[in-house]
Amino acid sequence: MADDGLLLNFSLGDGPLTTKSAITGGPWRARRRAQKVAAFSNGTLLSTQQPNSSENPDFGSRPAKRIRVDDSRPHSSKRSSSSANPTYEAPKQVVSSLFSFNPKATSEAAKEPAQAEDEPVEPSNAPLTKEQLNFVNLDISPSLAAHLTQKMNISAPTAIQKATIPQLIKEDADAFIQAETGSGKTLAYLLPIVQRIMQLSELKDANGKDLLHRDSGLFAIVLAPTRELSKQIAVVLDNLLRAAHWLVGGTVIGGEKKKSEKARLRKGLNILVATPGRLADHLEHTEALNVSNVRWLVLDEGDRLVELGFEADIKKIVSKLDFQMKKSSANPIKGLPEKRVNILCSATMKMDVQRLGEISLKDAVHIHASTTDPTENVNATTDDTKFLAPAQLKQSYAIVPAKLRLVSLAAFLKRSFARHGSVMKAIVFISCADSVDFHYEVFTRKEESEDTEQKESTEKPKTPKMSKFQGKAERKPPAPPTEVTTSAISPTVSSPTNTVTCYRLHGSFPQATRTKTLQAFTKDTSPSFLLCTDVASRGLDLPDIDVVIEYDPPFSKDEHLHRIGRTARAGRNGRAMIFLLPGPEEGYIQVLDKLRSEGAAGLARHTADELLKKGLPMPTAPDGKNVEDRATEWQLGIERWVLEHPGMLEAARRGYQSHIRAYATHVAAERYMFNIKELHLGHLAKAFGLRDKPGSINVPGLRQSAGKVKTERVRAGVEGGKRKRVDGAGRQARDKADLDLPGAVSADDAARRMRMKVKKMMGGASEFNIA
Ligand SMILES: Nc1ncnc2c1ncn2[C@@H]1O[C@H](COP(=O)(O)OP(=O)(O)OP(=O)(O)O)[C@@H](O)[C@H]1O
Repeated sequence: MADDGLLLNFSLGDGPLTTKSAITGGPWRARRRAQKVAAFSNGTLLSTQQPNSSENPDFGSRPAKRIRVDDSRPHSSKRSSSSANPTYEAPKQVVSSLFSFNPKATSEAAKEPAQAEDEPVEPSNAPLTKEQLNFVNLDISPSLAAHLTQKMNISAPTAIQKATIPQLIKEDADAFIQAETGSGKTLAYLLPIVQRIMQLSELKDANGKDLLHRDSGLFAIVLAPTRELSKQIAVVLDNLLRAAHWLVGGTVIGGEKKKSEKARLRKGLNILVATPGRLADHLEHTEALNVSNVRWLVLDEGDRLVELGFEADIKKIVSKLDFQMKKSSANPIKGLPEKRVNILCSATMKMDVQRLGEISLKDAVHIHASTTDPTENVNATTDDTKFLAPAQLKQSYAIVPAKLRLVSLAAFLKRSFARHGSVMKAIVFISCADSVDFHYEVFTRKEESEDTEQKESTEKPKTPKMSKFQGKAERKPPAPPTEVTTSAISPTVSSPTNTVTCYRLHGSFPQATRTKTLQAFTKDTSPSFLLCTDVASRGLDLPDIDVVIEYDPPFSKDEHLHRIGRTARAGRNGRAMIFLLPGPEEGYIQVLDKLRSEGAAGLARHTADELLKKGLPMPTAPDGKNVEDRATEWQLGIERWVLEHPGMLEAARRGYQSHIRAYATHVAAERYMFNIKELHLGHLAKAFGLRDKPGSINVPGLRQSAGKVKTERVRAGVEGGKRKRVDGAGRQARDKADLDLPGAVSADDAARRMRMKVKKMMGGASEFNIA
């Protein structure tokens, strides 16, 4: 319990607080310690030297507590100088020009002229036309096909559905399904399973009665790594099962009392969507869960299942299913496959996935969008089918010097949302939770000149459209400190004719907040953008995202493909833009180039100059100023605002530190492009509105200073020549930053804690019901 402000009314007298006693016995260390205790209590030590933790375990060994900032809007907080906050030393301020000493792009690729963005390109993940093929051609029953068209607005299959559905309907071989993001993998495996279970329903018993009911048995299990994904799959399944009302699907994914899950299992389910941890738990403790009839086991997002440490749970589940099936094999249900069909889905075919394949698949066929021979054996295949971006996705990169990053992002967003309807939804990926929080505050801050701006406008300002979500700052009084605000109108990005809402999402929020935020962003029909960490990069089917902005480059190229895969789904158009620093990061242009599909449009190039010219002028600047003046004016506004609000100053410093720490966790193979030694920390500080010298930025508590990042890197063996297992450790550190875990002692310890935390937060407790 916080005891701030609690006054105890004891009279202490005028003497010292401790009585001086002769310290005689014990070893010299103990005596020295006791002397220091006495001196410290009397205040003498404080004025001379701070006790050193290595010398004195009683003082300084406990790290300073991370100071929690009030989550209410910082611009509503009382204005005061940062020196009013005793936590901070007066910063050594550096007010450098935005446009001086910026490094220039060096690589030839970055100097090439920008290519046209709007060449028409054939989508690679689009449904075929009805004339080419329909679901009936793929052996889907006319009634199910009609349901798809009439109720789900899906009339023709995608390429991966075309390759998968006939295989899973006709054959009982295991399968490995590999296809790019947004290509319809969920329906590719659900449709044949539902179709085959529906066929069982045609069976009648001796009295001519339907043989199949909800309690006839559990026939299929789909495992997904997170609750969000499980719920998403369950929604698609429910929609499909409306065509067969006698079949029942359900979920066991945690987040509710086990008792209610048990009750649901007791009532009977025919298809179950589950997270591995929760299912393993029920298999052990819930008698009502009978898995002897399970004939389809799907592992969706295979690489993520392994990354999140579910391998052991999956092993347990597979052996339990094998055991139960053998036990009941004497009396199988007619029409069911004799053996269980295992299906593994993944966009990549990394070692992780192969290991999962070894646990779950036997002689599986490898199905991918270009499969012409569905009998191709996954164990024998040499085809290294690549994980590529959808062809129709228009990709670009912007080479932006560190100092200009923040103002360039603001300009790009402003430009993107300039006209109502040009862009309706965007996602901005940021490397860590603290940085998301800082940028959220920047983009939702009320700009000083907003009033003038509105008065000057000749157009009638549009009344801000409020979403139903609770977080709109203008609508409600400031939220109490415990209530996290995750959405607000963005005055920075809005224009008098187009009101834009900013959302934020990361793993440090309580699950209920994450759920509400994602739901609100999904349902918001007005222009909006989401600032988030990679928590939103996998599998989530957020409808109609127009633009994905990778403000911080991804930690691995696979993550990049998952991030940009949130747009350009199922044949729709989409754009993706990544910010890169001049210098080694330009090497990423080649990576982007290699990840483009055949036939994709060229990579478009932007520069900071161009982004600023197009995104500015800020309507606030008086005429006669050039773009540099306007950018500088905006940047100085941010810097002043940061300085004047202690809460903001802390948010900026925290964001900056966490950003650097996260930067050190790029996968080892890509670290030659994202080398922390090449970062200009002073320039980077400006992108966080900071005027402090990098060395003096040190938020007490959890987050570390830049210097410590280096130490951590050395410890992790990242420094030249001494590369150890940094991939995993790095990723764990980053996830740790995202999940806001306390500082880890060792990589192993971090890994263990991260797995526990991730399971708790994602596998067990999260629920993004975006239906
Ligand atoms: N045949 C189809 N016609 C039109 N839309 C489709 C079709 N199949 C799937 N979709 C839609 O495409 C979107 C993406 O589908 P899905 O989420 O299954 O993709 P995915 O391949 O699993 O993507 P990711 O790898 O990112 O998880 C969904 O909105 C889904 O409704």
